[in-house]
Amino acid sequence: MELYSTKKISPNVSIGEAVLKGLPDDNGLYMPVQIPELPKSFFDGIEKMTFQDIGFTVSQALLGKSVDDQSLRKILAEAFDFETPLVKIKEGFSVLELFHGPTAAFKDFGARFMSRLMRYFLQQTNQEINILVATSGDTGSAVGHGFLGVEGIRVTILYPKGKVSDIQEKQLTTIGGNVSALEIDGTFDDCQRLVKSAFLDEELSSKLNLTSANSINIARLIPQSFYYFHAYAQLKSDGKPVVFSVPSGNFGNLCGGLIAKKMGLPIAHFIASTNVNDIVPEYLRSGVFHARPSIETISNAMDVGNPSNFPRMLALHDWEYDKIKNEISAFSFDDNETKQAMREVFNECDYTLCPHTAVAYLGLKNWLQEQHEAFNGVLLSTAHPAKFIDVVEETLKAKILIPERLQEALSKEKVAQPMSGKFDDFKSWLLG
Ligand SMILES: N[C@@H](CCOP(=O)(O)O)C(=O)O
Repeated sequence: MELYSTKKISPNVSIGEAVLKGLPDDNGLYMPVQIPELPKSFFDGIEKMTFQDIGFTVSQALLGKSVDDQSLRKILAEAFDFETPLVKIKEGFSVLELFHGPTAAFKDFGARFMSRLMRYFLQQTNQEINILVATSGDTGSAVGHGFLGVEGIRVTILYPKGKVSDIQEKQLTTIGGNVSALEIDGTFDDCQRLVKSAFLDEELSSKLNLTSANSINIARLIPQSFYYFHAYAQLKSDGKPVVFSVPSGNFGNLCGGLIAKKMGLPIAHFIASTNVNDIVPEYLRSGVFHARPSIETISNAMDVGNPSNFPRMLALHDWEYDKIKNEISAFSFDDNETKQAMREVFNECDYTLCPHTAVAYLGLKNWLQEQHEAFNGVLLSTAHPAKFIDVVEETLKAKILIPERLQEALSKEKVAQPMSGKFDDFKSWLLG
């Protein structure tokens, strides 16, 4: 697998280099030079395949010979040791529950695969690396857990003070070991800016061997394509075209689906569903991409004002606006609409959505209303509702159970270093 930079200035690299480096020096994003199409025989038998078998075929096609088959099978078996159920809640609406991993969010798919792939490539180089990860709620703990105890790797999580849920904060500040948390006085965009500035700082890069575990690292996107195949496999016999509604913030999740489609998965359409941080819906309406400061919402993991993966969305559509518009519809919703959707699904379907999945539900519902044929709609359910227990219980006027793995974090003491949003402070801390 050879990768190019979306800015097209830095040289092409191998997958091992791209994973360990995270970002090219020209500040673009790594993308595969070629995305292979999978053979028809794979799709003919896909409904009989396990999640891990699907993951093996997809990642083997993408990674080529850079990882041997035995190691790849081991990476997949260790990373995906939990269920990914597809639950039909009503006609045309199924929820793909991506929250059964250790940190109860879809980020476990990317983080657990990435940590093992990085370890595989690191063993061949004898390097030590420092991972910087910005989080608006879910990525931080998934990456922290994915890399906990991995020799030669230090992880620093940056999260915005007061802008993640209580459970999310406990999860990402209680990991310990080789994982530290910085509580940044600012927004998620500030956290992301600090991380990106660190990569561009020559002194830091030369002294610390920095890399990223956000979805700007291509290793996160490969596994985020597997579950699109897995959902399709379960719906295939039904015969109706499949559409995915993706709760979106940094747009890494949607890019995983776009890669799956390029590999031949017959996805009829994508719905990008956002909260009021509607940078991409606005782009699809106007053709203008205008990053702006993020606004706080109840679907906080999607409070992103400058979606990092936007250049990848362009690259996957040959930088043509019309091609993107044909493939993706986008909708945005405010908190009141989101709460209303949570109540609607709870009362009608006896199913509890987290605020992010509720945004996806609204996106699908709106899009289906404009169609004249029947579709199988899949909502990617990105997090367990208990991660947002206060807003969920208050909205539904009902009690929800907190899974044991989340309760465990709640019983621990928060350890986080408070920090301003100034780059100089962050740099001194890293160097110190
Ligand atoms: N939604 C994320 C923000 C970071 O996104 P990523 O997918 O680029 O890592 C979060 O929950 O932290």
